Amino acid sequence: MPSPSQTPSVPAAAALSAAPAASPVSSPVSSLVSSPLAEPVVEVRGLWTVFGTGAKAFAVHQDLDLTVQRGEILALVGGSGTGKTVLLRQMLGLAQPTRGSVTVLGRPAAEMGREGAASRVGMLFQQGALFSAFDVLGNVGFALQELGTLPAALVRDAALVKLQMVGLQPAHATRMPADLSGGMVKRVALARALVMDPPLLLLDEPTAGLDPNSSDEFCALLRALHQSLGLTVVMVTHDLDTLFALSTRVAVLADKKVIVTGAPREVVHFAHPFVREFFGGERGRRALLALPEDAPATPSFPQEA
Ligand SMILES: Nc1ncnc2c1ncn2[C@@H]1O[C@H](COP(=O)(O)OP(=O)(O)OP(=O)(O)O)[C@@H](O)[C@H]1O
Repeated sequence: MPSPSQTPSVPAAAALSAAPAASPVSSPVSSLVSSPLAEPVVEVRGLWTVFGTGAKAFAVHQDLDLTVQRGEILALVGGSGTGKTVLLRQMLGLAQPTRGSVTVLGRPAAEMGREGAASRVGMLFQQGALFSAFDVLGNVGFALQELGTLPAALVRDAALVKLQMVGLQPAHATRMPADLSGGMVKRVALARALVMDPPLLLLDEPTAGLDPNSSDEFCALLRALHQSLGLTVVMVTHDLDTLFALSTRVAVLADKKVIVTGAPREVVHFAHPFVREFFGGERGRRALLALPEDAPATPSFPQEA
């Protein structure tokens, strides 16, 4: 039984059939889009995602638009079941849009194939999702190993470089996932996501399950890698400290679409019940106070049809 937030205002199948046959390429929501330097890495246009069939069909996304520009750290926030993880999976090419398009670096994400995906998009899954039967090095080098074109020694060296990049020692290489702390699992999973040097990194709840110190350390690592590797990052998070520590822009998912995007300190003032609830508590106010004064402050709202 879907929760109220998943229940479409009209039956999903009927709504979908009433949608324009060719998804219109409406103006992206991004506030950076007018800049001549802006370069879209992810473009989501007229996205519909419908699960189930017949009377049980329900829409998670209805005509959703989103643009992520090169170099951004975009935080995707929304209530439970609003389709944030599904959207990340669509950017990774693991899930297909029902209608509309999700393109990454100009190509439909669903057509990237496994190797193409790994070299274009790295994904840090919520619980790390390490292969329990492989040691740390086996996990980090997995995508390179799968290519089947590189000598084992080269795969090993590349994996060791990535381990060092995330602050782990060569001595950790032979440990099994079950013997790692939560913070180390995240670091290994991050090294694995970056092993093919993808320009786009997707993070699903990157600091979930970490204690405050480990969470701060992991945020600092992500910030440093974002800068040194020139990454574009899309991050789903419920954690306000992580959101304010990392994001350069926030996109809010509600009512089955992106209702607002903009700088964190501006989006918090957007008039919508979810935004009020999410940012309005004591933690939200505290995290906001910790924001540097020069944090960007230009919100952008979806354009009227
Ligand atoms: N393969 C699938 N088949 C059917 N329903 C699915 C499938 N994948 C996701 N859903 C449904 O789509 C909705 C959105 O799921 P999703 O995991 O993206 O939500 P979310 O916004 O990430 O939620 P949370 O914040 O709780 O993690 C949920 O109702 C989920 O049950």
